[in-house]
Amino acid sequence: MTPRPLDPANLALAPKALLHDHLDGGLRPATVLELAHDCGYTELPADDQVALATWFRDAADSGSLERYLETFAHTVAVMQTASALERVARECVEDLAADGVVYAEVRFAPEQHLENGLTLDEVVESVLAGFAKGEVDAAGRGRPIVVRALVTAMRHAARSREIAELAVRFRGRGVVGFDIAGAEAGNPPTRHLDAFEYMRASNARFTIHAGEAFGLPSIHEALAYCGCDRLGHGVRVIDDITLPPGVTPASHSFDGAVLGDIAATVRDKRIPLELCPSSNVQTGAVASLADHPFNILARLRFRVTVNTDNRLMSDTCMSNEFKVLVDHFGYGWTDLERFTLNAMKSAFLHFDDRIRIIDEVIKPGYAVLIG
Ligand SMILES: O=c1[nH]cnc2c1ncn2[C@@H]1O[C@H](CO)[C@@H](O)[C@H]1O
Ligand SMILES: [Zn+2]
Repeated sequence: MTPRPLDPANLALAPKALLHDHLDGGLRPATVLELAHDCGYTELPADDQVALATWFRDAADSGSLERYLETFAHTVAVMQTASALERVARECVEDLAADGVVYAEVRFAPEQHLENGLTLDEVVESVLAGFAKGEVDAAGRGRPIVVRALVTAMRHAARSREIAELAVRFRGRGVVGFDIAGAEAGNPPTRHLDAFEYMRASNARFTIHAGEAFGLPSIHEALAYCGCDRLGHGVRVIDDITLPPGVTPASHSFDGAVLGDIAATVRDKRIPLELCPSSNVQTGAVASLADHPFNILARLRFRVTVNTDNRLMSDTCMSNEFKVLVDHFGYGWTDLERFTLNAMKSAFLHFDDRIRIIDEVIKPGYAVLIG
């Protein structure tokens, strides 16, 4: 029994579950160019695929969430029609499936796609139609995938209650939850308490971008006041952990670490952390991949999950995020399987659907790789 090598081909084969991926952060560069041409958008910063891909990555590599978010103006600009939204959604599913993702929750903010007169409902319907087509195509290619939507409200705006209602209205038709995103500083989660209370009262699930550009207070509000089911990033929870002397972010044991009340609550309640290593470096949430607290949190048995956030801006994919973690922290297949099971257990799908994917797809897939 020998494990398969941890090379890019096998990493792409490994079944992966993705909880945090933005639709408007994952377009193919060629599609951005074609859609811009079709809709007459002339502000793109480059006019060929390679230069455009490089521009997105470099511009997003800003060290600031606010500047990172400015790059979305170009993708959102070309996603203003039903056909553009459907195409982007279909291609997203194809790209994830080709990378071995077997379950994904992909999020987008409907309020950002109304410039040409679409309604909020039409935006969601278009994206769901694209996901459904993508699922059929992927299955036809022998790469079955289940994709569900999370509907996001922008945290600087004032439509979150309306967007939460939209999420609930589409429950059972492909939307499994709600989120808030955008610039974190100055827009704390409690600004949107009304939306979160509505979600809870509707027995509906939500995650909150918190603890990315802003630290512990944001995580505390998301958990204690808003009652989120998961934390989008949540990476700054590390600020509430006192590490034992002599360890590095790549150490194998953090025995003796002392958790403050917020970190302890996150761990005790098994709150899933949607960690996005490459994105966190680009926005300055962490200094470098080697310094990423992923390994500390994983070894301290937080419920860590691996995510892409924005595949276009980070020039990444799930197998690349796995590779980055393998390279820096020496993980093997059983670690990658554990992170995948963490994600699948934390999905907003119903329990029986989660168990089916775990038993029929994830466990058998890793059994082959582990050897
Ligand atoms: O890492 C992130 N943190 C906060 N907001 C983000 C991040 N990535 C994307 N968005 C924001 O979410 C919107 C809907 O998908 C995007 O347009 C972008 O503004
Ligand atoms: Zn995000």
